[in-house]
Amino acid sequence: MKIVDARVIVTCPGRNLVTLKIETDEGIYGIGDATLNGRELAVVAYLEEHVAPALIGRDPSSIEDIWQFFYRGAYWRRGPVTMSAIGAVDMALWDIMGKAAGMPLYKLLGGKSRERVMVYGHATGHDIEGCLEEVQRHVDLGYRAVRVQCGIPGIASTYGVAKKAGERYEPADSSLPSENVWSTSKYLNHVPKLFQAVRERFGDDLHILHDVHHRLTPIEAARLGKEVEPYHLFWLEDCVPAENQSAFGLIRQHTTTPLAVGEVFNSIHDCRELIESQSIDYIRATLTHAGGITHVRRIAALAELYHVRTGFHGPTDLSPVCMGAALHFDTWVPNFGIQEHMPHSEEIEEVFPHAYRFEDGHFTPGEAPGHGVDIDEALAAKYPYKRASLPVNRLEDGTLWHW
Ligand SMILES: O=C(O)C(=O)C[C@H](O)[C@H](O)CO
Ligand SMILES: [Mg+2]
Repeated sequence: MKIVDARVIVTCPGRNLVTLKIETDEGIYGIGDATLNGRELAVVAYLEEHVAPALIGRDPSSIEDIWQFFYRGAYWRRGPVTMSAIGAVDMALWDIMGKAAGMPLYKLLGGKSRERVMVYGHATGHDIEGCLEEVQRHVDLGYRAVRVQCGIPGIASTYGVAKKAGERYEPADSSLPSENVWSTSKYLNHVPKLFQAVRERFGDDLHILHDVHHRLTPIEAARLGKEVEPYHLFWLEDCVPAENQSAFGLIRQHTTTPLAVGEVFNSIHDCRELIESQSIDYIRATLTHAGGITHVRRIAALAELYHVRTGFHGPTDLSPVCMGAALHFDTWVPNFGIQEHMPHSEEIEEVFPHAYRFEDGHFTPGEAPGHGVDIDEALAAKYPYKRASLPVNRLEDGTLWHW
C-alpha cells in the first residue's frame, strides 16, 4: 500500500477545526485531527508545506518510521505546531491500518482493558447556585464525574464560565484576544465554598474536578490543595504553570489533593520530571497535541511505572477525530484514569460522523474499523475559517497574567 495524497481540510462549524486526510492507492483513507486552538493556520502551513509532500509514496504501515522521520527529520524538535502536525499524521495512519485490518483501533493497540470509559463533563455557573443546577443536569444525564467552575464575586468574567446560563463555554470568543481581569485573592477566598456546596448537595460518591487554569503560584496552590482536602476532589488541574516542574514538589509537600497537569504539553520530555518525581497523579497530554498515538503511548507507559494515570484533555477545540481516537486509546491503556468530555455542537457532529457513543456517564468507541470517525467534506466546505483567539488575563493593576 502507498500513500497517494495528503490534504488539509479547515472548517469552522462554530469553531475552527483542522483535519488531515491521507489517501492510499488501495482506496483506503485515514484522517487525523491537527487543531491547535487560536493558532490553527500555523499547523495548516506546517502540514501543507513540510509534511504532506513528504508523505507521498510512503508505505502507511511504517507508522513508527514515519513518526521518527517527521520528529528527528525536522531538526527543530517538539513544540505544539510540530507535534500537532505529527499527531495528525500518526492518527490518520493508525486509522488506515485499522481499516486495512478490518479492526477497531483499540484492538490494534492490544485490546480492551475495560468495557467503557468514564468521562467527566463541565458544570459552570455565574454563581455557586447556577453551577449546582448544572451539576444536577449532568448527574441526571448519568455523569459520575463533573468538573465544577463558577464565577468569582468581584471578577467580571472567569475561566470556564459560559457567558449565559446553559450556553457552551467557548474561550476563543473574539478575532483578537479579549482581555479578562484576574484576582487570585478573590478566587482563593471563594472557590472552596463551591466544592463544599457540591459535596453537601450531591454527597460523597460524585467525582468533583476543578481546573485552576495555570493561575496560582506554588505556595498559593499548596494553600488551595490543603484547604479543599475535606471535599476529596478527584483532581485539581493545572494549579500552576508547568514550565517550572520542580514547583510541583513544593505543592505536593503540603497537600494530598490529587494533581493533574499536561494539556499544554507536547512531548514526553515535558512530562518526564513530573512523572518520575511522582509529583502528579494524572497526565493530560493528548493525541493531537502530543504527537499522536505513537508518542502518547510512550508517555502512558512511563506514567504507569509511577502510578500516574491518564486523564486526556478533551475540550471542544479538539475535533471529534481526536475524541474518537482518544476513546480507543482509553479503552486499551492499562493506566486509564478518566477522559474529559465537552459535547460538540450539532453542526460539528454532522461534519464528523462517528461511531463512539455516550451512555450512562461513559463512552464506548464503537466497533468500526480504525478510529471510527469520518469527515463529510462537502458539508465541511460550507463553513469557512474564521480567525478566533484565546483571551489574555490581567491582574487588577493591569499586569499581564497567565490565562
Ligand atoms: O479543557 C480544559 O481543561 C481546558 O483547560 C481547555 C483549554 O482552555 C482550551 O483547550 C484552550 O484552547
Ligand atoms: Mg484545563
